[in-house]
Amino acid sequence: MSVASDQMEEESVDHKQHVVNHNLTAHHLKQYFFPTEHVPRLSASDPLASQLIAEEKPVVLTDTNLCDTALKWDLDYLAQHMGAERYMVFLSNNHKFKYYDEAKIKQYKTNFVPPTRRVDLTFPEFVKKLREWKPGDERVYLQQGLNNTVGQAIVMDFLQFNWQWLNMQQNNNNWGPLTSNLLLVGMEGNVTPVHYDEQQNFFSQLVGYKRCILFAPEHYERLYPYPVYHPHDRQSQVDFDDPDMEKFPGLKLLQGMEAVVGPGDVLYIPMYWWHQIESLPHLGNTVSVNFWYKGGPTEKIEYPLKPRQKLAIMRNVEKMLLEALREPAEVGPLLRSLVLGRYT
Ligand SMILES: O=C(O)C(=O)[C@H]1CC[C@@H](C(=O)O)C1
Ligand SMILES: [Zn+2]
Repeated sequence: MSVASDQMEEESVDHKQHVVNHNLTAHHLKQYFFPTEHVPRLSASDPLASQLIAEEKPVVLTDTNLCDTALKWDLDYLAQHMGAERYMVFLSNNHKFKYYDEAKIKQYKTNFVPPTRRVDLTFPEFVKKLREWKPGDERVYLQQGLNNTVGQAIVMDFLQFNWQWLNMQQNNNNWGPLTSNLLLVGMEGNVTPVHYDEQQNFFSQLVGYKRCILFAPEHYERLYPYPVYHPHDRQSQVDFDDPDMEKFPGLKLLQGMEAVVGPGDVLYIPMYWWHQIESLPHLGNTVSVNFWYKGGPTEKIEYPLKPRQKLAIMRNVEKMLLEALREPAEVGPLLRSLVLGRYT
């Protein structure tokens, strides 16, 4: 290798090392229009970590050993062991992979153009598509719930996850059952735009580096989610790459938290917290597995209500009104009549 390319190699390693120091300095990461603070990075044995989880606040846990047996889940290993099954792969003409609920497209009268398309590929087919990608091609993102179709080696790795720690978290925080583990294999540069989920989430980073930007549920009025009946329910209407400040004036007040997670890191994404997840450019493809848990039962309702409880109430009001009015176009006008000049 020539001196120059040695130098390049050196720099690229330095660059990677620099970013992977979880150094969020602006010149490495795209600057957005909102300020952010760091999500705390703590040892799982730190009492503050347990406190943050109990308070439903984000935290990056650096030493859970949650998925140590999956740190080797690179493309070749997965292609070899994920069996011959076909897996869900999303294709996008840009770097965004905005989620949409297929079930809601039918009832949503207006013509909805999905921003991505879904194909089912075997893992080797997915890897081939990813490795042959060139600018102008559709980007790919494999997003598949881990199920019993995976190969034996993957099952063995999965069974050796730190379930003792997970079960302790689930019990200590009175969460509901584990509902699914989504395997995420993405290209560098892929972005999952800002949205919230109605489940608690331990997001385990296995390969590569992801920038995770989070906003508390109380930023609801600044992130303008789609109507509940919309296929993009739970997603923000705001395009972070081109924010419309006139249409969404609340954006001026938006402030978030962020963390770069790397192999072995586990980010706790509390239920109802907004999050945008970016596979960092130039740092290679990424592999993550998430652990989605149903929220626990609400024993005693305490006042004042938490922001996430008010969010749940707003969602129920939208659903009830749509049920009663039948016509989505009538929900807004009725709410306006109810509020304008009376509650404002
Ligand atoms: O785990 C979650 O809650 C998600 O939103 C996942 C869906 C896409 C994934 C990503 O890493 O881009 C994150
Ligand atoms: Zn999510």
